[in-house]
Amino acid sequence: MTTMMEGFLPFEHEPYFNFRDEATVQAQRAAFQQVREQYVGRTFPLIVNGQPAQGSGTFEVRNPADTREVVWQFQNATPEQLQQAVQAAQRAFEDWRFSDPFQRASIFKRAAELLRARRLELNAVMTLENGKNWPEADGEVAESVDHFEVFAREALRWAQGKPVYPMPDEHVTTVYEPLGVVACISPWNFPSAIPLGMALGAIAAGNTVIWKPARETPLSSYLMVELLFEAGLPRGVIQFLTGTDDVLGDPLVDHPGVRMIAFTGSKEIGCRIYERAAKVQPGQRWLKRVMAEMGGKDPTVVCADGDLDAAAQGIVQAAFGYAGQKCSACSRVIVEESVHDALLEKVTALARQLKVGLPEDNADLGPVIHTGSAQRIMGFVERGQQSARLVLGGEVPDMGERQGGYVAPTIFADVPPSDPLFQEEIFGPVLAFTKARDWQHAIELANDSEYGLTAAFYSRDPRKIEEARRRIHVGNLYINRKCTGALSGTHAFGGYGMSGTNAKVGGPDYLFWFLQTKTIAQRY
Ligand SMILES: NC(=O)c1ccc[n+]([C@@H]2O[C@H](COP(=O)([O-])OP(=O)(O)OC[C@H]3O[C@@H](n4cnc5c(N)ncnc54)[C@H](O)[C@@H]3O)[C@@H](O)[C@H]2O)c1
Ligand SMILES: N[C@@H](CCC=O)C(=O)O
Repeated sequence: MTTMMEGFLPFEHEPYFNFRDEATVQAQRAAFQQVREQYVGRTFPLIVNGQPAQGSGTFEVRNPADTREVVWQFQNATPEQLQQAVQAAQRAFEDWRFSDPFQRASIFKRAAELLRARRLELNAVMTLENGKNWPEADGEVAESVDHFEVFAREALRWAQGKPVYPMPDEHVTTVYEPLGVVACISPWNFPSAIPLGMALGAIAAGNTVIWKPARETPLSSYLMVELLFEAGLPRGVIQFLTGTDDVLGDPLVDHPGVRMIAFTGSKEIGCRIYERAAKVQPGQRWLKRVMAEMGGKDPTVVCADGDLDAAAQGIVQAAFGYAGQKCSACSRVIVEESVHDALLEKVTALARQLKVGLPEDNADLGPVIHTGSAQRIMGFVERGQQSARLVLGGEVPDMGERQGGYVAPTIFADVPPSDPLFQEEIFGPVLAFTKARDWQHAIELANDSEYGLTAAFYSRDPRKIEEARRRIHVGNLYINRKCTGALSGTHAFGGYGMSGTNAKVGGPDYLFWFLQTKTIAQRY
């Protein structure tokens, strides 16, 4: 096994494209044209039992940059198709559970190669269905390549088992076995890397998957599934289902044939799944396992001795990248009083330079996913003006005839810790500044949240950094850098508190979520 592992080393994160290079810009533009010719207007199938299938009608996927444009259509799966998919996944499990981990790893390696060759195409698909600009889409597609590489290695590593303390008259081994059918339910904001991470975790461990993407962004998922099949994954290992939440929400979670639910999305739905999955359904022969990775209200703490320029850059990137629609986005800045005004000025100056526009033209800030989301965000902005000071934005930019949920980058100052701007996940380009008396108070304020996903801490003082490392209650703490942009294999991702079950995707323990442990004691 060690020899096999060596064949996979060394690992390097997939480099990003340089969109300042004119040839790369032309290549990305050509990829948009190719995607428009190849995919726009098409209707895509479900994949059940390895076969493409029609549902009971289709739904439209619209370009959030201008919702008048229907980009592609997908199927509404029926309740019968959900049954067929679970049964097909159960049948496929009987073979896949015993598949050679080296075969699994080789498929993932091959998929990484295939994806490398199509990165610009996948970037363009993502931009058209979820509104990421070029570097944001590219970052996610590169993360998907990393996932293939990382999970190839993890499949082999976990297959080795773990040593136990020996005893003289028995040979004892600890081995890890897969669970069964895993339902992977994902959000729209990371439509390739998030479902892929959950699905590869399941498949690497020998499980089979019901892959249920968000309705807003199915093509980024569908292309990943097809790519895995092209790389040699047996087609029964993934059932791809799209449709409505009344068919694929509670009924999928409740299904007695589903052994585990791997969910990433909102706190509301995550809590609902956690609760429902606890009920043992008739015919169910296990306690369901639930992975639920949920929202965030992520702080950046800036101490008086911190590098204010670096902090300002990190804050602006983390708060306004992809219009703040990341669970990891910086939505609170907690800053020592003595440098508050200086930092606010720097952040505001940088944010003011951001251009709102079309993601396809690589604008700094595109639309939020729905016009309804923009209205919800503007509700926070309007209410926020009664309790805090609006420093920047707070309006809907004029986008001419375009219909989309555009919100200007918005900054509030003097936000009280009890305020919804400080406590609630807004999931848009809205940033709250709050003053702290001193750096210890700043850490206290950072922890004043039900969430605990990411945080950034800026200081040059080793004593303060040590205290922040100990006391800031989050799953991903970043010192002197922004709080977004976890890299697979390096920054295992997942939060504390109401941010979820702390699954740590891309980390060394992630596969354990998808495994059960068998102890075998043998006497001779
Ligand atoms: N912690 C993380 O790693 C992480 C990563 C990305 C996004 N998020 C969070 O996701 C949220 C945004 O995504 P969203 O709006 O797509 O979330 P959402 O919870 O509305 O939807 C997520 C998925 O759940 C499905 N769903 C809806 N009702 C369901 C039900 N009753 N049972 C089972 N599944 C159901 C949806 O169709 C979708 O596929 C934010 O809160 C964000 O913070 C968290
Ligand atoms: N993993 C991503 C966030 C995913 C959530 O939306 C990051 O680290 O920024």
